[in-house]
Amino acid sequence: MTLRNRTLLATAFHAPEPSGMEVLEEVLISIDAEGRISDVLKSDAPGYTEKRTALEAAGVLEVLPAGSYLLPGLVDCHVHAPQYPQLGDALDVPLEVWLQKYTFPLEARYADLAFARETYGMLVEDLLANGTTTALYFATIHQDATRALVDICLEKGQRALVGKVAMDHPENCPDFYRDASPEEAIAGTRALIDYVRSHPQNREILVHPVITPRFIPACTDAALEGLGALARECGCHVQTHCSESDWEHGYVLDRHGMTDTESLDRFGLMTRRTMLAHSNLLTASDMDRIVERGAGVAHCPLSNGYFAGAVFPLRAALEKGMHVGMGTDISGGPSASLFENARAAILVSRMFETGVDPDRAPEERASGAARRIDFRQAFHVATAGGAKALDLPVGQFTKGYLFDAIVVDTRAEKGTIRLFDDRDAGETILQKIVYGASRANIAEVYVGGQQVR
Ligand SMILES: O=c1[nH]c(=O)c2nc[nH]c2[nH]1
Repeated sequence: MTLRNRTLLATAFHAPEPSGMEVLEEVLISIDAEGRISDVLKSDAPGYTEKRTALEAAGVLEVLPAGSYLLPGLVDCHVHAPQYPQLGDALDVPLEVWLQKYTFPLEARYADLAFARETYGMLVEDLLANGTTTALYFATIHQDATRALVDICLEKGQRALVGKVAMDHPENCPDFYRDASPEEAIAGTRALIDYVRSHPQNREILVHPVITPRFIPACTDAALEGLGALARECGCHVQTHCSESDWEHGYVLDRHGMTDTESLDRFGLMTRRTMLAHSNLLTASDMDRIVERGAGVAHCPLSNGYFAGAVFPLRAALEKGMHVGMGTDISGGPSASLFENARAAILVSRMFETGVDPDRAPEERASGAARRIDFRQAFHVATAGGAKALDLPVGQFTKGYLFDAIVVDTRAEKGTIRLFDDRDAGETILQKIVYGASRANIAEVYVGGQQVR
């Protein structure tokens, strides 16, 4: 089913700005032949009734059923695709142990292309089923398996940004899973960029290549320098981990004598198209630098609970005008659902504000600052915020944007939302969706106006 060259009548929600949530009651959204939104006509706009009647008469109006609502597709700004087999496992050790003991051995298995195809196929299907229409993926160091992930996203119709992981540091990466040299890390990245950009099935540019230094500890300075030069040359997206835990943050301070943000910047890796995962331990000047460069942060609240030992100051970041998206961080985070991460983002922000230690008096326990966000900001970050951070025209129902959307069926029998007609309307419905939606509620998924589920 396609919505290209058609108009949809729906009650929709979107949040183009952190404080700008909108309910679009019975809105008419027209989609052009390329999958872009060509018109958004609100029900109180002049000409609305005439247009609706004419479209109905011409038989080109698609109408969402009662109890179903239209939301922008979710944008996952941080996914480790190869870690899907370990989702919900192995979270009882700190990051540095988790990487060496569980994660690098698992990622090394993607030398096996058949294994890669099977797990990547399952992951992309599951993310689409959870409403994720755009995903920013770390793959592995392997060329063939990473290409397979690109092919699978194109086949299944998911908007994706895919990076071959660069990791060449002999002290911090095991012999069995490492780029053999900085030259190999850079050449492999360049080869993946060429593959994505010349892919015959990628004419609509559904998939973008990403320069992906895993994180500073895993990369030599030569690799970071070469990847920075490549970013300048090709204008691609960049993704990496930034100031994510005390161990990682301390390691970079020791090795480079500066923070991750400062170090990435001097290598040319802090661009308008850079996505920094986690970023929990930023200084005030790191935050200013990220905003100045126009880079983005992928907030991963579930994963941070296991590895960070600190809470990303989301509200402060949004108030500074930083671009922030939401990330599941599969499998540092144990859920493939961005709705679950949105709920975690709200919860941790509340705990950050109030403090958590019951042995302290409330006034000693509290952080003393406004830290909380609510469902509106969480919804923004999981949709338009992530899209803006990635510099992609998706995440909102605005003329000129690509129509990436999900239909949430609040009446799904096996779903986890219950609405009551005599009390639930407008914003309350969105609040119940953010707090309650699960895979069973996601009835349809569209990318570029094409139904992909
Ligand atoms: O959550 C994380 N997952 C990873 O795979 C990783 N690698 C470096 N740092 C990381 N953090």
